[in-house]
Amino acid sequence: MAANPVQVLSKYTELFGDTFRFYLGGIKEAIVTTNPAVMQHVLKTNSENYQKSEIQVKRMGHFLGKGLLTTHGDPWRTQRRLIQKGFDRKQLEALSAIMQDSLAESMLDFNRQIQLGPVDIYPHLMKMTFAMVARSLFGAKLKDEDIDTVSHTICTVQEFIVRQTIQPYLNPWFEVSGELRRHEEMRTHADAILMDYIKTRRQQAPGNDLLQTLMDARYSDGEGMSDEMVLSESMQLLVAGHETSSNALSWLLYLLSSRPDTLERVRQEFDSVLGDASLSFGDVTRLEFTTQVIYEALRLYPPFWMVDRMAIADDRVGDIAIPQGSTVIVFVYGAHHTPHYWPSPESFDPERFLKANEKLRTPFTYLPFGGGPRVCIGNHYAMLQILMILSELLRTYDFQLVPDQTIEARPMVILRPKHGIRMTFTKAVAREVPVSK
Ligand code: HEM
Repeated sequence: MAANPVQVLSKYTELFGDTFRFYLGGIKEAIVTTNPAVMQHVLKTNSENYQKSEIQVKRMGHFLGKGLLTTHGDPWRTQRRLIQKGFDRKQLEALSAIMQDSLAESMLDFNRQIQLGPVDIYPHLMKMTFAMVARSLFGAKLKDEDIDTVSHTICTVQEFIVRQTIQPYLNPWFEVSGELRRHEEMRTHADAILMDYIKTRRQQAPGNDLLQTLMDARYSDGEGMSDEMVLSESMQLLVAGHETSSNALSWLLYLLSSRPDTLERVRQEFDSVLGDASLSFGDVTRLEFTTQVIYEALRLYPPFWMVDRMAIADDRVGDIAIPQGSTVIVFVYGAHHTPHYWPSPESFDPERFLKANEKLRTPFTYLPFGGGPRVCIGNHYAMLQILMILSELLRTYDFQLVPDQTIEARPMVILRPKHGIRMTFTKAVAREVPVSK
C-alpha cells in the first residue's frame, strides 16, 4: 500500500466494488469511493459536513499558516471569494503577458540544457511552471535567485511534510534531531524574501499580478488583507500550483511522443489558431482539439490521484454510512479508469472529450481539478499555462522518448513519474505557418 496505493486501491475496487472500507493502520476507518453519487455528495451536496485531511490542515498549516489550502468554513469562504478574482477572465488576460515573458526566459535555460543531451523532462518542466506561477504572483521583477530559493524551500518542506505524515512515529525524532527546526528555518528564510517584495509593493505603483489582487481585495468591513495574510496566501498558491501543471505536461509529452498523428493534429491546430504569434488567454477556447488531448492526459494521469475528506458528523449516502471522524478517499484515478464510464479506459482517446459527448457524461466521473466548492481555483490558469508551454515547445522542438527506459507512475501526493521521463529534443523541422493570428 505504501509503495503503490493506486495499484492496491484499483485492485480493491475491482474486488469489492465502487465503495469499500478499510482501516488505516488497523484503527482509523477510511471509505474509498469511485461512485459518482458518493463523490458528489461528499465534495458538493453535503460538503459542509467534510473537512480537508490532517495532512493539509495540521501539517501544512504548521508550515504555511492559514490560507485557502488549510482553512474551513467561513474563513475559507471569505478568502476564496477574494482570491477568486485573481483567476477571472480579465485577470488571466492580463497575466498572459507576464506568463509569456517568464516562458521566454525559461526556454533559454531549457535550450541550454537540451544541447547537452537527453533530459529528464520532469524537473525542467517543474522549473518552468514554478517560475511562471511565481512571476504571475510577484511580477516580472522577481529575481531568479529568489525563485530558486523559494522553489527549493517548498519542495524540501513538502517532502518533509509527506515524511511526517507517512512515518508519524518519527515525529518525536524530527523534533529532537533538529530536523523540524531546520525546515522551519528554511521556511522563515523564504518568508523573509517574499515579505520584502510585499512591503516594497506597498510603496510602489500597482502591478498587473496576483499580488496586486491580494493587496487590493477588501473584506466586507472595507479592510484589506494584512501583509502576513498576503504572504500566507501567496505561499499556498505557490505550493498548490508548483508541481501540478508540470506533472500534467510531463505525462502529456510522454503520451504525445508515441502518437505522431495526434501530435501532428495538435501542431496544425496551434499553427492555424496562433500563426507565428504567442498564445494568450483569448486563444484558449479556439484550441478545441488540443484541449481534448490535455483532458485525456489528465484523465489517464490525474496529478491528484485522490482527494480526501474527514466527516465532521455521521452521514449517509444511499445505503452507505459515513461515521463521524472517518476519512473518505475520493479515488480520482480509479474513477477515471472505470470501464463503466470510460470504455476501454486504458486507451488514449481525446474524442471522449468532444463537446457533443459532454452532456452524455455522468457528473462526477471526471475530477482532475476536484469538484464542488473547493474545486481547484487555478484550473483555468493551469490550462492556460499548459497550452502556452506546449505551444512553445512544439514550435521550437521535435522530441523523442529515450528508448529502453521504464516509465512508471509513483503516487505520492502527486502522481509523479517514478524514474523520470527522459527525452531528446532537436530543432523542429521548419513549418509553413500563417504570419499572425
Ligand atoms: C494541472 C494542474 C492542476 C491540477 C490537476 C490541480 C488539481 C487540484 C485539485 C484536485 C484540487 C482540489 C483538492 C481538494 O479538493 O482537496 C485543487 C485545489 C487547489 N488548487 Fe489546483 N490544480 C492544478 C493547478 C493549480 C494551479 C496552477 C494553482 C495556482 C496557481 C492551483 C491552486 C489551487 C488551490 C489554491 C486549491 C485549493 C482551493 C480551495 O480549497 O479553495 N492549482 N487543485
